[in-house]
Amino acid sequence: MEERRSGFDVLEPFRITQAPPTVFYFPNFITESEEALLLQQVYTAPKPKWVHLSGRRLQNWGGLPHPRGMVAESLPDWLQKYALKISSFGLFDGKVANHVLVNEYCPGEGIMPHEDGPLYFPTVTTISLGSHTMLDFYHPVSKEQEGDSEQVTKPQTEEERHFLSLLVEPRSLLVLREDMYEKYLHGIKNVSSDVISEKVANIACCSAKPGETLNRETRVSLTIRHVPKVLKTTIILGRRK
Ligand SMILES: O=C(O)CCC(=O)C(=O)O
Ligand SMILES: [Fe+2]
Repeated sequence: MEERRSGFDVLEPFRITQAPPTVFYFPNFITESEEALLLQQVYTAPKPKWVHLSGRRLQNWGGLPHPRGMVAESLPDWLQKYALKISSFGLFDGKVANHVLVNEYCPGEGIMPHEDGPLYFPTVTTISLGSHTMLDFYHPVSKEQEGDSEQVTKPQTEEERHFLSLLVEPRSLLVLREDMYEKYLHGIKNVSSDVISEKVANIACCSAKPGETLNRETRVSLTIRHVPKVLKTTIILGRRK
């Protein structure tokens, strides 16, 4: 009997085996016209939707993740379409993604190395629009190095902890799970061009070539995730005793 192709089978050809578990990199996941439509939707969102941070601005869709639970808001159709498509790959344990963060980076902007934390199901999926970027991965600061007493080894610099990069081209889908989500930190340097070094683990799947220098344009990323803890949205009227 023929088995239905489902779940990760769709993503299997896009697994990056040169990186720790797990990275899927799917070039041209969307077409140029889908990219243009998505950019148009991002830029026609109401102005107050943008949150300005140092080094980037962002839009939050689906609700604000909170340790006690997210007050979920339904995603607009233009995002729900991709939330459904990506969730159909089985990435969120059968659930449908309910949260999208839109980040905009101008050339020279980035995001400090960080972890995405426990409020999300430990998988992040990212569609990139408008420009490539270079996503860098770092070993966490080891425990012995955190304290300031009896330090025998010199603390590692950020550059020493940087062990791998992924070139993320426009229209691609990037999926990070397991150690690549939970163990390592990720960040984007605030530079306006990137050199394709030997640290770029997915270069074989990219249109850029090793040694090339790529100038950044404005990039918009859609990070599509599942927030498992959602509050019931019953509105309780009346005063609390
Ligand atoms: O823009 C990206 O691809 C990364 C964004 C990110 O790391 C985040 O929003 O947590
Ligand atoms: Fe992140």
